[in-house]
Amino acid sequence: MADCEDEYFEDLIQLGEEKLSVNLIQNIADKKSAANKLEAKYGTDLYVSILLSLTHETFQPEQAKKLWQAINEHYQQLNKLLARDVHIAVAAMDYLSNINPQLESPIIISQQKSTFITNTSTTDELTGLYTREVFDVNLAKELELAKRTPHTVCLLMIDIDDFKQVNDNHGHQAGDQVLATVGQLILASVRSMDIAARYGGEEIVIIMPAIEPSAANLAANRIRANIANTQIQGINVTVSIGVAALNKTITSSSAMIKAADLALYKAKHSGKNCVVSS
Ligand SMILES: Nc1nc2c(ncn2[C@@H]2O[C@H](COP(=O)(O)OP(=O)(O)OP(=O)(O)O)[C@@H](O)[C@H]2O)c(=O)[nH]1
Repeated sequence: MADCEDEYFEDLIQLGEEKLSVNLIQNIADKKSAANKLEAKYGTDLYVSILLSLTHETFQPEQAKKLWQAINEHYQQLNKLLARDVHIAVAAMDYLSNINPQLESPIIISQQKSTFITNTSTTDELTGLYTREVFDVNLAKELELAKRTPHTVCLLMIDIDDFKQVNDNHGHQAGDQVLATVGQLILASVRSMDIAARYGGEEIVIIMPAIEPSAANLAANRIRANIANTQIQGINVTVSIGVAALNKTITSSSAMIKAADLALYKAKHSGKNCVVSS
């Protein structure tokens, strides 16, 4: 995933200054120059957004700035103390729950803590994509955040076409290599705020926050074309993609997944190697 500074700005603009991905917050904590530029552009609203995204609580701008600075110091201390990279969400959880209690029920952070603290299981070994557990936590979180902003959130469900034939004709190892490369192609095609995860078997899901359905459809087609245009192990691989968006009738994680799954089913029945939006 690209992590250049320009993209931080792009992310923030697309996010309407209100919600930020955990990845972006981690980058802001790690890169002082990016943090300074963002503060110059957005002022203390930046810290309100960070705190809102991490805790689902709205703090006053000055208080948010002070808390963010304290969380950062705590983050540095924890990194030193434990001699490893602690996630910023974990440091925030510890600081706001134990050091300077500000949260009555830090549900969101505690979910992120459990995901990030068990670091070994956040990514799938074969594909490098996030695990199903990370997907579940983040879909619920992004839906809740999106309901508080004018933006929607989209879900892509991707399935490799005729994958059984790949295994049957070229062997399971070649099948694994195809899966791994498809995962890497997808990771290279998404924004840093997007969450791409292995949903199970040869099914991959992508949460796209702060994106209109038409743009998600374009992004899905770009991913589909990238894969169709890349020979993997001498094999022509294609994928079918179903796209769903949060809207007035689709409001829960399960409804999003169901809608994306149905769109994927339609894509499979429309001849595969295509994108269908719900
Ligand atoms: N090599 C490999 N194969 C896997 C893995 N996970 C699932 N599969 C295989 O993926 C295949 C999925 O087959 P099906 O569900 O019949 O679907 P398909 O052949 O892709 O057909 P369509 O979905 O209709 O395009 C099965 O043969 C599984 O064994 C994996 O981690 N590695």
